[in-house]
Amino acid sequence: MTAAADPVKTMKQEVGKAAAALVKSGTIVGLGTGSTTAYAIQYIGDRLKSGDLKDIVGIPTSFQAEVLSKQYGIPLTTLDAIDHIDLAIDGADEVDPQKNLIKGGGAAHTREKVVDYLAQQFIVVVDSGKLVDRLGSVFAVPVEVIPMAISPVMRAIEKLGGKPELRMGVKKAGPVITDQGNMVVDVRFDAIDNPAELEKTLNNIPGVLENGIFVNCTDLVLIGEVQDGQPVVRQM
Ligand SMILES: O=C[C@H](O)[C@H](O)[C@H](O)COP(=O)(O)O
Repeated sequence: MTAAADPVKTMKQEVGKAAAALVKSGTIVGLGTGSTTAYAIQYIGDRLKSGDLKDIVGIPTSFQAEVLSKQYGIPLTTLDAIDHIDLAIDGADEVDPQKNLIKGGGAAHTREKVVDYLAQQFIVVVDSGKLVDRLGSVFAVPVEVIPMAISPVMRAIEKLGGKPELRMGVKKAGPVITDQGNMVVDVRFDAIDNPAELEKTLNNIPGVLENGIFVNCTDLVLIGEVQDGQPVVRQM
């Protein structure tokens, strides 16, 4: 396959396929959210259909992941019915050199954090455009907030030096509503020097459910790149 037509799509497909190839029969798999993980879900479904993979059960991280998994024939369960997750596959909006992440571009970071942190192995799938030297360079930090606390949370974030913006729907009037019925505030910071500290500070604001900074949880990053016109997947 060449990467000529749509290089970003091709890179996403290739990393999705590479991640799906790492799933072993008889395991419990966390299924992430977003356009990159969607390819991993599709290829896991293909492997099940061909008989190459057997006896897996998925834990979806969002309504999107649940719908796609059903579409591709992946049996699902819930966290109440299992006591561990072998492997989770998920996308990211930014990845720094320490494999820390910003996630939540699809407003799914709360459930993703639960599932991804529980997994014995957490694999991140991204195209090379997601790599940054420092978190927050390109992407704002998504913060899920319960609706009645939106105003005080935004004020508290401003006091921390952040620039909060309520995420608005596309093809829907009003704010984005998460799978939990909450809202998302996207916060720009001039510089995120200590992601671990900022993750905790944001989560300590009353009314915040979870933010999209993921620290010290990634085992492997699969990066889709185009080299000499050909898509390749490298590991970090
Ligand atoms: O809330 C969404 C998730 O964190 C996604 O995994 C993240 O936004 C990356 O999505 P995509 O692969 O579509 O860029």
